[in-house]
Amino acid sequence: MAAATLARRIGRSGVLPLCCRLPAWDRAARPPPGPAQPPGLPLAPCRSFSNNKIQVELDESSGVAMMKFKSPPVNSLSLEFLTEFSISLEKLENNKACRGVIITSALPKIFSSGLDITEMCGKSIEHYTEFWRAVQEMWLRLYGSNMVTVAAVNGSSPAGGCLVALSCDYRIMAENPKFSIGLNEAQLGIVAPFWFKDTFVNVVGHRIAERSLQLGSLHPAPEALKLGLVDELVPEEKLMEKAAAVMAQWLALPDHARQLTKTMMRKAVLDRLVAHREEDIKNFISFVSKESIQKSLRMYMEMLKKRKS
Ligand SMILES: CCCCCCCCCCC/C=C/C(=O)SCCNC(=O)CCNC(=O)[C@H](O)C(C)(C)COP(=O)(O)OP(=O)(O)OC[C@H]1O[C@@H](n2cnc3c(N)ncnc32)[C@H](O)[C@@H]1OP(=O)(O)O
Repeated sequence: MAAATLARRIGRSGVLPLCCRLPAWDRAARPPPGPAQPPGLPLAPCRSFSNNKIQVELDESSGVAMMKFKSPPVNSLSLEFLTEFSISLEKLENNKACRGVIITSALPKIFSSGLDITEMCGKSIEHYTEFWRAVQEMWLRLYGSNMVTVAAVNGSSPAGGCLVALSCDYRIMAENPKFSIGLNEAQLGIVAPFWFKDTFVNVVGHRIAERSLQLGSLHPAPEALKLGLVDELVPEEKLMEKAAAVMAQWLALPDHARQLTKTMMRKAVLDRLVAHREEDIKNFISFVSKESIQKSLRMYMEMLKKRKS
């Protein structure tokens, strides 16, 4: 689907209507590009594209796309960012030449600061609905992607930023102990929804997830490795090289076998949100509309600003 058409269908709702396409985790495995492809079949025109928030470059010879978050100061996941993120994933997913994507940040020291807190403060019910649907959509696309997804975590990655990394197939983090990662929602006085929790449990197991979620822990990179929250640490200057090597290793397998295995591992968790999407939106709205929650979020934002001065 052309980007303009997709953007029109998303409209202001930030939602990619599920009726527009089969979810990635239900699609048949794609044949690998190259010799198996009928000669003369044009590849989707998607070599490189970028928007205000995200830059994507696809190397058609390897089938690997590089997606860089570039939304200063901290790559917070605003409604606009999430919409652009979903559009970018959709474009790659629909491009037969693309088999894998490496996700990283173009900003120094920050992968993503998580959901944009200002989107959850003092807004209308309509806005909360639109925002939360966009968060769901992003996760459904990323966690359910048929592509190989590798997170090259080159900076701190709290909460929603951690969810992005957790939703990938493999996480490599820069070995800087000043960079931390985790679902720290409890520290903000808020609660990670069930599908954040499920994604976390699927990566680190129940006990580690429970302790980390209750404490709202942000784990420095070396600790994140010990917990299995990331798969590898490498010196920052080697991060992209390593990500490319890991990607090549994963792409060496036949797509159909890997994709069906991924679907088998993730389907139950994806289906759970799909079955309860509207209820999840209602829960989000009633939760963030509470005066006590609004107060906690405002205090947290003030704390961030004070820490700076
Ligand atoms: C019954 C159950 C029902 C459940 C229903 C659901 C309930 C709700 C679920 C919501 C889930 C939420 C997920 C989230 O992702 S919340 C966001 C969590 N993020 C954080 O805690 C990170 C906060 N930020 C930081 O720690 C630091 O900014 C960071 C380490 C990322 C960078 O530090 P640095 O020193 O480099 O930069 P600054 O702190 O000076 O920040 C620069 C400016 O950016 C603003 N900022 C930072 N993070 C955010 C953010 N996440 N959203 C919006 N704005 C952010 C910061 O305030 C600075 O702004 P100013 O320059 O204007 O001061």
